[in-house]
Amino acid sequence: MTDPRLITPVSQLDDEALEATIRPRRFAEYLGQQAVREQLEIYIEAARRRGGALDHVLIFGPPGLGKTTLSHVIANELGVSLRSTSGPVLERAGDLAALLTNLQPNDVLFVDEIHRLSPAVEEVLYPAMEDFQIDIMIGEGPAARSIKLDLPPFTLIGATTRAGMLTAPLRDRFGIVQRLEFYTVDELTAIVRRAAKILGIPCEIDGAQEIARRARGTPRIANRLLRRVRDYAEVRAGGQITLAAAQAALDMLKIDPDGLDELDRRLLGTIIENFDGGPVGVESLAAALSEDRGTLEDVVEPYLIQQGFLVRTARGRMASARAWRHLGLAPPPRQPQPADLFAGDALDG
Ligand SMILES: Nc1ncnc2c1ncn2[C@@H]1O[C@H](COP(=O)(O)OP(=O)(O)OP(=O)(O)O)[C@@H](O)[C@H]1O
Ligand SMILES: [Mg+2]
Repeated sequence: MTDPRLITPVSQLDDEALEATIRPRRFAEYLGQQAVREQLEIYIEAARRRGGALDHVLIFGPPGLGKTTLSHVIANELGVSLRSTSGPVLERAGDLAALLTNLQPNDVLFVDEIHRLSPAVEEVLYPAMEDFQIDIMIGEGPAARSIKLDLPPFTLIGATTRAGMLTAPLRDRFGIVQRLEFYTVDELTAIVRRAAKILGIPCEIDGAQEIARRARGTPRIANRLLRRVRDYAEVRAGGQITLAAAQAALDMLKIDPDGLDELDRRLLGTIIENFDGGPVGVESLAAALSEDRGTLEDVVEPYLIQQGFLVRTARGRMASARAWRHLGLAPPPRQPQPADLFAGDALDG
């Protein structure tokens, strides 16, 4: 997925270069996600004591919240190697078989975008996950025969932005399912300060907080904004990221105090102006915005929903009273109730 917006949570080229230096490697550096961390620390410790493989783990949540990072942390804490692949890359069953047969006991196989596995590859995965065995076909035509291969015990870690798109048999084979949540401002402040320290960027607490407030609850965005604010501070503010420098830089980038950018505002404005505040179906909304439906659902909407700007009802999307006020408009008298918030939600929200 490519997305030119500055505050997209989707990974961009210049993120990747830096992620290598600032990506947390151990739980001690993995900030926030307290509940997820606590549970996993127990499961990991138990697996270590038993000397066995950790149960298979499914991690889901919007882009940029730390799924890939968490997978590496788990492998590091287990003291095992991690092999990495992804749903779209594994085209043939043989590709997966080659990876599986090369694992060392208790290793982690990380499958990103696991909702995009082909059915043929998924078939191979079921017995591999359940019994640590695979059936592979040798030869072709009438001479073809299938042989069973034993695999070392291993941990599959699957990551997805769309848990709702996993097939039921696949989902059922994960013993541990963790959902990552958007980060709080305090957590993101700590993440920004840590990254600033590693990158040698002088950053005051107030400045870090301002970046955190406008980072859509997402560490990847926080780290990206930190770099853009640093550029601004170097040229305009003597190199120090102060509150004033952060505010000025982020205003210049058209990211408002709630962390919304032009697409967010356009989306809310379209629901209000073209559809009387909603409800409007996602297809109509995508068409009105000339945006891809998947991008709206995966990338734009989750934060707007979490922040209460957007309400997803069984009949479509509605702008909340907060959205009207955000755009400087008076909300109409009847507004969706918070109870509507989760109506019609799939597992992945
Ligand atoms: N808990 C955390 N503490 C500190 N930094 C974090 C944390 N989670 C993520 N990050 C930072 O955010 C960046 C993005 O995280 P990551 O690549 O793991 O997200 P992701 O959920 O895998 O995204 P995608 O859905 O695009 O694959 C990381 O490089 C890391 O620097
Ligand atoms: Mg990832």
